[in-house]
Amino acid sequence: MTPAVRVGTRASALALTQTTTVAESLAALGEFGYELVRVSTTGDVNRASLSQIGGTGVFVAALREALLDDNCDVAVHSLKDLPTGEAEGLTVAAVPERADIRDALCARDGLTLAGLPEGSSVGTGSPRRAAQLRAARPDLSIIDIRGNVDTRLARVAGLVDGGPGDLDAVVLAAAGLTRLGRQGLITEYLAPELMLPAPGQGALAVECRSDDAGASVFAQALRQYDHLPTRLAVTAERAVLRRLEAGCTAPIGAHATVTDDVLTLEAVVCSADGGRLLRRTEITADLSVGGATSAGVVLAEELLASGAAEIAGLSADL
Ligand SMILES: NCc1[nH]cc(CCC(=O)O)c1CC(=O)O
Repeated sequence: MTPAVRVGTRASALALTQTTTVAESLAALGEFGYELVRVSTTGDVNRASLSQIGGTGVFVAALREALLDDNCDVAVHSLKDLPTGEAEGLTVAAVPERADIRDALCARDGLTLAGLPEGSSVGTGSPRRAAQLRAARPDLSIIDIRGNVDTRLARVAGLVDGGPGDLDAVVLAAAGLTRLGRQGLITEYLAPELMLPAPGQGALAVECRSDDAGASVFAQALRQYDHLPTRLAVTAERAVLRRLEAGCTAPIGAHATVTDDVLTLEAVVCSADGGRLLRRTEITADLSVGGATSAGVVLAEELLASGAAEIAGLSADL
Protein backbone atom coordinates (compact mmCIF):
# COMPACT_ATOMS: atom_id res chain seq x y z
CA MET A 1 0.00 0.00 0.00
CA THR A 2 1.29 3.47 -0.81
CA PRO A 3 1.54 5.82 2.17
CA ALA A 4 -1.03 8.62 2.43
CA VAL A 5 0.36 12.13 2.83
CA ARG A 6 -1.92 14.25 5.03
CA VAL A 7 -2.53 17.58 3.32
CA GLY A 8 -3.80 20.38 5.56
CA THR A 9 -6.27 22.89 4.16
CA ARG A 10 -8.65 25.61 5.20
CA ALA A 11 -12.24 24.55 4.74
CA SER A 12 -13.34 27.36 2.37
CA ALA A 13 -14.32 26.42 -1.17
CA LEU A 14 -11.31 28.31 -2.55
CA ALA A 15 -8.87 26.61 -0.18
CA LEU A 16 -10.35 23.19 -0.95
CA THR A 17 -9.96 23.57 -4.73
CA GLN A 18 -6.43 24.91 -4.33
CA THR A 19 -5.42 22.14 -1.97
CA THR A 20 -6.96 19.38 -4.05
CA THR A 21 -5.09 20.58 -7.14
CA VAL A 22 -1.80 20.66 -5.23
CA ALA A 23 -2.37 17.27 -3.58
CA GLU A 24 -3.17 15.64 -6.92
CA SER A 25 -0.13 17.15 -8.61
CA LEU A 26 2.14 16.02 -5.78
CA ALA A 27 0.70 12.51 -5.68
CA ALA A 28 1.23 12.26 -9.46
CA LEU A 29 4.90 13.22 -9.02
CA GLY A 30 5.53 10.74 -6.19
CA GLU A 31 4.60 7.28 -5.04
CA PHE A 32 1.95 8.15 -2.49
CA GLY A 33 -1.73 8.83 -2.02
CA TYR A 34 -3.15 11.74 -0.04
CA GLU A 35 -5.90 12.65 2.35
CA LEU A 36 -7.18 16.15 3.13
CA VAL A 37 -7.14 17.42 6.71
CA ARG A 38 -9.51 20.38 7.21
CA VAL A 39 -8.43 23.07 9.64
CA SER A 40 -10.56 26.09 10.50
CA THR A 41 -8.76 29.38 11.04
CA THR A 42 -9.51 32.65 12.83
CA GLY A 43 -9.87 34.35 9.47
CA ASP A 44 -12.71 32.00 8.52
CA VAL A 45 -14.54 32.05 11.85
CA ASN A 46 -14.31 35.77 12.62
CA ARG A 47 -16.60 37.94 10.50
CA ALA A 48 -15.08 41.26 11.64
CA SER A 49 -13.25 43.35 9.06
CA LEU A 50 -9.83 41.90 8.27
CA SER A 51 -8.21 45.23 9.04
CA GLN A 52 -9.94 45.07 12.45
CA ILE A 53 -8.74 41.55 13.27
CA GLY A 54 -5.44 43.23 12.65
CA GLY A 55 -2.47 40.87 12.68
CA THR A 56 -1.17 39.28 9.54
CA GLY A 57 -1.52 35.57 9.00
CA VAL A 58 -4.96 34.94 10.48
CA PHE A 59 -5.57 32.40 7.72
CA VAL A 60 -2.25 30.74 8.24
CA ALA A 61 -1.58 30.28 11.96
CA ALA A 62 -3.93 27.33 12.50
CA LEU A 63 -2.52 25.45 9.49
CA ARG A 64 0.99 25.98 10.80
CA GLU A 65 -0.04 24.68 14.21
CA ALA A 66 -1.50 21.59 12.57
CA LEU A 67 1.86 20.98 10.85
CA LEU A 68 3.86 21.49 14.04
CA ASP A 69 1.45 19.26 16.01
CA ASP A 70 1.86 16.54 13.36
CA ASN A 71 -1.83 16.62 12.45
CA CYS A 72 -0.84 17.00 8.79
CA ASP A 73 2.35 16.60 6.72
CA VAL A 74 2.04 19.44 4.22
CA ALA A 75 -0.11 22.57 4.22
CA VAL A 76 -1.26 24.61 1.26
CA HIS A 77 -1.55 28.39 1.63
CA SER A 78 -2.38 31.28 -0.68
CA LEU A 79 1.05 32.83 -0.79
CA LYS A 80 -0.24 36.35 -0.38
CA ASP A 81 -1.75 35.40 3.00
CA LEU A 82 1.58 34.06 4.30
CA PRO A 83 3.40 36.39 6.74
CA THR A 84 6.83 37.40 5.44
CA GLY A 85 8.71 36.23 8.54
CA GLU A 86 10.23 32.75 8.90
CA ALA A 87 8.16 30.13 10.74
CA GLU A 88 10.32 28.20 13.18
CA GLY A 89 10.58 24.52 12.18
CA LEU A 90 8.68 24.97 8.89
CA THR A 91 9.81 25.38 5.28
CA VAL A 92 8.02 26.54 2.13
CA ALA A 93 9.17 23.53 0.15
CA ALA A 94 7.34 24.29 -3.10
CA VAL A 95 5.99 27.35 -4.85
CA PRO A 96 4.08 26.00 -7.85
CA GLU A 97 3.81 27.93 -11.12
CA ARG A 98 1.59 30.88 -10.48
CA ALA A 99 -1.78 31.64 -12.02
CA ASP A 100 -3.20 35.02 -13.10
CA ILE A 101 -1.72 37.80 -10.97
CA ARG A 102 -4.38 40.40 -11.73
CA ASP A 103 -7.23 41.79 -9.72
CA ALA A 104 -10.61 41.56 -11.37
CA LEU A 105 -13.69 43.75 -11.35
CA CYS A 106 -17.03 41.97 -11.10
CA ALA A 107 -19.65 44.61 -11.81
CA ARG A 108 -23.38 44.69 -12.45
CA ASP A 109 -24.59 44.80 -16.03
CA GLY A 110 -21.20 43.95 -17.51
CA LEU A 111 -19.76 47.33 -16.54
CA THR A 112 -16.04 48.12 -16.67
CA LEU A 113 -14.28 50.39 -14.16
CA ALA A 114 -14.40 53.33 -16.58
CA GLY A 115 -18.06 52.58 -17.33
CA LEU A 116 -19.30 52.61 -13.70
CA PRO A 117 -21.57 55.66 -13.22
CA GLU A 118 -20.27 58.45 -11.00
CA GLY A 119 -20.60 57.67 -7.29
CA SER A 120 -20.96 53.89 -7.80
CA SER A 121 -20.29 51.69 -4.80
CA VAL A 122 -17.43 49.18 -5.05
CA GLY A 123 -16.73 46.61 -2.35
CA THR A 124 -13.29 45.47 -1.22
CA GLY A 125 -11.71 44.62 2.12
CA SER A 126 -8.24 45.44 0.90
CA PRO A 127 -6.65 48.87 1.63
CA ARG A 128 -4.36 48.27 -1.38
CA ARG A 129 -7.32 47.81 -3.74
CA ALA A 130 -9.27 50.64 -2.11
CA ALA A 131 -6.41 53.14 -2.53
CA GLN A 132 -5.72 52.23 -6.15
CA LEU A 133 -9.45 52.33 -6.96
CA ARG A 134 -9.69 55.79 -5.37
CA ALA A 135 -6.65 56.96 -7.34
CA ALA A 136 -8.25 55.84 -10.61
CA ARG A 137 -11.80 56.94 -9.73
CA PRO A 138 -11.95 59.43 -6.84
CA ASP A 139 -15.73 59.67 -7.23
CA LEU A 140 -16.41 56.03 -6.28
CA SER A 141 -17.72 55.04 -2.89
CA ILE A 142 -15.46 52.26 -1.58
CA ILE A 143 -17.22 49.87 0.82
CA ASP A 144 -15.27 47.64 3.25
CA ILE A 145 -16.54 44.08 2.79
CA ARG A 146 -15.59 40.69 4.19
CA GLY A 147 -16.43 37.06 3.65
CA ASN A 148 -15.59 34.35 1.18
CA VAL A 149 -15.61 34.86 -2.58
CA ASP A 150 -19.25 33.84 -3.09
CA THR A 151 -20.46 36.05 -0.23
CA ARG A 152 -18.71 39.01 -1.85
CA LEU A 153 -20.04 38.25 -5.33
CA ALA A 154 -23.56 38.09 -3.87
CA ARG A 155 -23.23 41.75 -2.86
CA VAL A 156 -23.27 42.87 -6.51
CA ALA A 157 -26.72 43.75 -7.87
CA GLY A 158 -28.00 41.07 -10.24
CA LEU A 159 -24.67 39.24 -10.51
CA VAL A 160 -25.75 36.02 -8.78
CA ASP A 161 -29.23 34.85 -7.80
CA GLY A 162 -30.56 35.70 -4.36
CA GLY A 163 -27.77 37.96 -3.12
CA PRO A 164 -28.42 41.24 -1.29
CA GLY A 165 -27.25 43.10 -4.40
CA ASP A 166 -26.45 46.31 -2.55
CA LEU A 167 -23.24 47.17 -4.45
CA ASP A 168 -22.40 48.07 -8.04
CA ALA A 169 -19.19 46.03 -8.12
CA VAL A 170 -16.56 44.17 -6.13
CA VAL A 171 -12.87 43.60 -6.78
CA LEU A 172 -11.38 40.14 -6.21
CA ALA A 173 -8.28 38.25 -7.29
CA ALA A 174 -8.70 36.78 -10.77
CA ALA A 175 -6.84 33.63 -9.67
CA GLY A 176 -9.33 32.85 -6.91
CA LEU A 177 -12.33 33.49 -9.17
CA THR A 178 -10.88 31.26 -11.86
CA ARG A 179 -10.05 28.45 -9.42
CA LEU A 180 -13.68 28.55 -8.29
CA GLY A 181 -14.99 28.50 -11.86
CA ARG A 182 -16.40 32.02 -11.47
CA GLN A 183 -14.31 33.72 -14.15
CA GLY A 184 -17.46 34.24 -16.19
CA LEU A 185 -18.51 36.91 -13.66
CA ILE A 186 -15.41 39.04 -14.32
CA THR A 187 -16.34 42.17 -16.24
CA GLU A 188 -12.78 43.59 -16.40
CA TYR A 189 -9.31 42.26 -15.70
CA LEU A 190 -7.60 45.25 -14.10
CA ALA A 191 -4.24 45.98 -15.72
CA PRO A 192 -1.28 46.02 -13.29
CA GLU A 193 -0.57 49.59 -14.49
CA LEU A 194 -3.81 50.59 -12.80
CA MET A 195 -4.02 48.02 -9.99
CA LEU A 196 -0.74 46.48 -8.87
CA PRO A 197 -1.54 43.14 -7.18
CA ALA A 198 -0.62 42.06 -3.67
CA PRO A 199 2.83 40.51 -3.23
CA GLY A 200 2.42 36.80 -4.00
CA GLN A 201 -1.06 37.14 -5.50
CA GLY A 202 -2.07 34.18 -7.65
CA ALA A 203 0.66 31.96 -6.17
CA LEU A 204 0.43 29.11 -3.68
CA ALA A 205 2.90 27.96 -1.04
CA VAL A 206 3.31 24.36 0.01
CA GLU A 207 4.75 24.21 3.49
CA CYS A 208 6.08 21.24 5.46
CA ARG A 209 8.15 20.57 8.59
CA SER A 210 11.78 21.44 7.85
CA ASP A 211 12.79 17.92 8.95
CA ASP A 212 10.65 16.48 6.14
CA ALA A 213 11.83 18.88 3.42
CA GLY A 214 15.09 16.99 2.85
CA ALA A 215 14.04 13.40 3.26
CA SER A 216 10.47 12.11 3.36
CA VAL A 217 8.19 10.19 1.07
CA PHE A 218 7.07 13.50 -0.49
CA ALA A 219 10.30 15.60 -0.43
CA GLN A 220 11.36 14.74 -3.98
CA ALA A 221 7.87 15.50 -5.33
CA LEU A 222 7.93 18.92 -3.63
CA ARG A 223 11.31 19.76 -5.18
CA GLN A 224 10.00 18.84 -8.62
CA TYR A 225 6.81 20.82 -8.06
CA ASP A 226 8.72 24.01 -7.20
CA HIS A 227 8.70 26.51 -10.10
CA LEU A 228 11.85 28.64 -9.97
CA PRO A 229 10.64 31.73 -11.91
CA THR A 230 7.59 31.93 -9.63
CA ARG A 231 9.70 31.41 -6.52
CA LEU A 232 12.06 34.22 -7.59
CA ALA A 233 9.20 36.59 -8.42
CA VAL A 234 7.36 36.09 -5.14
CA THR A 235 10.62 36.25 -3.18
CA ALA A 236 11.31 39.71 -4.62
CA GLU A 237 7.73 40.88 -4.03
CA ARG A 238 7.68 39.66 -0.44
CA ALA A 239 11.09 41.17 0.29
CA VAL A 240 9.57 44.59 -0.43
CA LEU A 241 6.78 43.95 2.08
CA ARG A 242 9.20 42.59 4.66
CA ARG A 243 11.62 45.53 4.40
CA LEU A 244 8.69 47.92 4.72
CA GLU A 245 7.68 45.97 7.85
CA ALA A 246 4.20 45.63 6.43
CA GLY A 247 1.73 42.76 6.12
CA CYS A 248 -0.92 41.60 3.70
CA THR A 249 -3.39 44.30 4.79
CA ALA A 250 -0.97 47.18 4.02
CA PRO A 251 -1.69 49.51 1.07
CA ILE A 252 1.25 48.02 -0.83
CA GLY A 253 1.31 46.30 -4.22
CA ALA A 254 4.23 44.46 -5.80
CA HIS A 255 4.67 42.41 -8.93
CA ALA A 256 7.76 40.80 -10.43
CA THR A 257 8.22 39.08 -13.76
CA VAL A 258 11.14 36.82 -14.62
CA THR A 259 12.49 36.23 -18.12
CA ASP A 260 15.60 34.22 -19.08
CA ASP A 261 17.82 37.23 -18.35
CA VAL A 262 16.25 39.56 -15.82
CA LEU A 263 13.83 39.96 -12.98
CA THR A 264 11.73 43.13 -13.16
CA LEU A 265 10.10 44.19 -9.93
CA GLU A 266 7.49 46.92 -9.56
CA ALA A 267 6.01 48.13 -6.31
CA VAL A 268 3.52 50.76 -5.22
CA VAL A 269 2.89 52.30 -1.82
CA CYS A 270 -0.40 54.16 -1.43
CA SER A 271 -1.95 56.59 0.97
CA ALA A 272 -5.28 55.27 2.24
CA ASP A 273 -7.27 57.90 0.33
CA GLY A 274 -5.45 57.10 -2.94
CA GLY A 275 -4.25 60.70 -3.13
CA ARG A 276 -0.61 59.66 -3.22
CA LEU A 277 0.77 56.65 -5.07
CA LEU A 278 4.51 56.04 -4.96
CA ARG A 279 5.53 53.64 -7.70
CA ARG A 280 9.05 52.40 -8.47
CA THR A 281 10.76 49.68 -10.56
CA GLU A 282 13.93 47.67 -9.91
CA ILE A 283 15.66 45.32 -12.37
CA THR A 284 18.25 42.66 -11.54
CA ALA A 285 20.17 40.11 -13.61
CA ASP A 286 20.94 38.07 -10.49
CA LEU A 287 18.39 35.27 -10.87
CA SER A 288 19.02 33.63 -7.51
CA VAL A 289 16.86 33.72 -4.39
CA GLY A 290 19.47 36.04 -2.84
CA GLY A 291 19.37 38.31 -5.91
CA ALA A 292 15.57 38.45 -5.84
CA THR A 293 15.62 39.29 -2.14
CA SER A 294 18.17 42.07 -2.69
CA ALA A 295 16.08 43.58 -5.48
CA GLY A 296 13.11 43.73 -3.11
CA VAL A 297 15.13 45.29 -0.30
CA VAL A 298 16.70 47.88 -2.64
CA LEU A 299 13.29 48.80 -4.02
CA ALA A 300 11.79 49.08 -0.52
CA GLU A 301 14.62 51.37 0.54
CA GLU A 302 14.10 53.52 -2.53
CA LEU A 303 10.43 53.79 -1.59
CA LEU A 304 11.30 54.66 2.01
CA ALA A 305 13.73 57.32 0.79
CA SER A 306 10.85 58.81 -1.20
CA GLY A 307 8.57 58.97 1.84
CA ALA A 308 6.79 55.61 1.77
CA ALA A 309 6.54 55.32 5.56
CA GLU A 310 4.77 58.64 5.88
CA ILE A 311 2.50 58.08 2.86
CA ALA A 312 1.27 54.66 3.97
CA GLY A 313 1.50 55.17 7.73
CA LEU A 314 4.22 52.54 8.17
CA SER A 315 6.70 52.37 11.02
CA ALA A 316 9.69 51.16 8.98
CA ASP A 317 12.87 53.28 9.15
CA LEU A 318 15.37 53.85 6.41
N1 LIG B 1 -7.04 37.32 1.19
C1 LIG B 1 -7.93 36.31 0.71
C2 LIG B 1 -7.42 35.64 -0.52
N2 LIG B 1 -6.27 34.95 -0.50
C3 LIG B 1 -6.03 34.47 -1.77
C4 LIG B 1 -7.08 34.88 -2.58
C5 LIG B 1 -7.23 34.62 -4.02
C6 LIG B 1 -6.18 33.79 -4.69
C7 LIG B 1 -4.83 34.45 -4.78
O1 LIG B 1 -4.69 35.67 -4.84
O2 LIG B 1 -3.86 33.69 -4.85
C8 LIG B 1 -7.97 35.59 -1.80
C9 LIG B 1 -9.25 36.19 -2.23
C10 LIG B 1 -9.08 37.49 -2.98
O3 LIG B 1 -8.17 38.27 -2.70
O4 LIG B 1 -9.87 37.75 -3.89
